[in-house]
Amino acid sequence: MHTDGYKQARRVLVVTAVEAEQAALQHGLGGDGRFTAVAVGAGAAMAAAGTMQALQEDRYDLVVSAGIGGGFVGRAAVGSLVVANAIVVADLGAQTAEGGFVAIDELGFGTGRFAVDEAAARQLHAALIARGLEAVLGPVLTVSTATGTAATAAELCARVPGAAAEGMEGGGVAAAAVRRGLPVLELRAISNAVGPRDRAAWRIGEALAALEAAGPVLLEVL
Ligand SMILES: O=C(O)c1cccc(C(=O)CC[C@H]2O[C@@H](n3cnc4c(=O)[nH]cnc43)[C@H](O)[C@@H]2O)c1
Repeated sequence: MHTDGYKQARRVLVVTAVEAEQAALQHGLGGDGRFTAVAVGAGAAMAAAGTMQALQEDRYDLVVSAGIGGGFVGRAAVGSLVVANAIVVADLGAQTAEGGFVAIDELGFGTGRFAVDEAAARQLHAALIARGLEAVLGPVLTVSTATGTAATAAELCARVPGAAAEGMEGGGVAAAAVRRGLPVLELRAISNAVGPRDRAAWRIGEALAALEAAGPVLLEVL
C-alpha cells in the first residue's frame, strides 16, 4: 500500500524542552530509527531556534512538540495527555488601556495561531484512548509566563474557547516547522492544573510516565 510505504519512510522530529522529557519519550519510542527526540530548552524562542537547527541538520517529514504542561481545569487532568488540534500563542498581542487583550492576528502583524496536521492529531488522540490512556483533543496554548492565578486561567479560556492545556514551546516549534513547510503536532502530558500557583501539587513524575506511555502510540500512528 502506498500509505504503508509512506509510513515506513516518514521521519519524525520530536522536540522537547528538557532532557527528562526527551528521555521519557526515547524510552517510550524504544529506539525506533524513524524518530529523533531532541531537548532544546524551555520557551518558544529556544524551541524555534532548536527546531530550526535540527531541521537543518537532517531531513524530517513531521515535527512534534512534546513535553509536560498545565491542564485547564475540567478539560485535562493531571497525568492525562492532550493532543493539540490547534497551537495558539495566547499572549502574543497587545494590551489595551482598559486591560483587555488584542491578539496579534487582529493587530495585523502576523499570526499566533498554527494549524496542526489535523488528521494525524485525530488519529493520535483516538489511538491513545484505544490504548486505555486518558487523552483530550483541544487547543494547546503557548505562553511565556506560566499561569499563576484563577483570573488569568479564566481569561485564557475566554480568549481561546476549549483551551485544554498550556506549555511554553509549541508555538516556537510550530513556527520553525511551518517555515520549513512541514506538518506539526503538539502533545502535552499534564503535570499540574492551570490556575493558582501550587508548586507542591505538581506531578512531574506522573506526567513523564504518561509521556513515555504515549511513545508506542506515536510509533503506531505516525
Ligand atoms: O514554579 C512555578 O510555579 C512554575 C509554573 C509553571 C511552569 C514552571 C516551569 O518552570 C516549567 C516550565 C516547563 O514546563 C512546561 N510547563 C509545565 N506546566 C506548565 C504550565 O502550567 N504552564 C506553562 N508551561 C508549563 C513548559 O512547557 C516548560 O517547558 C514553573
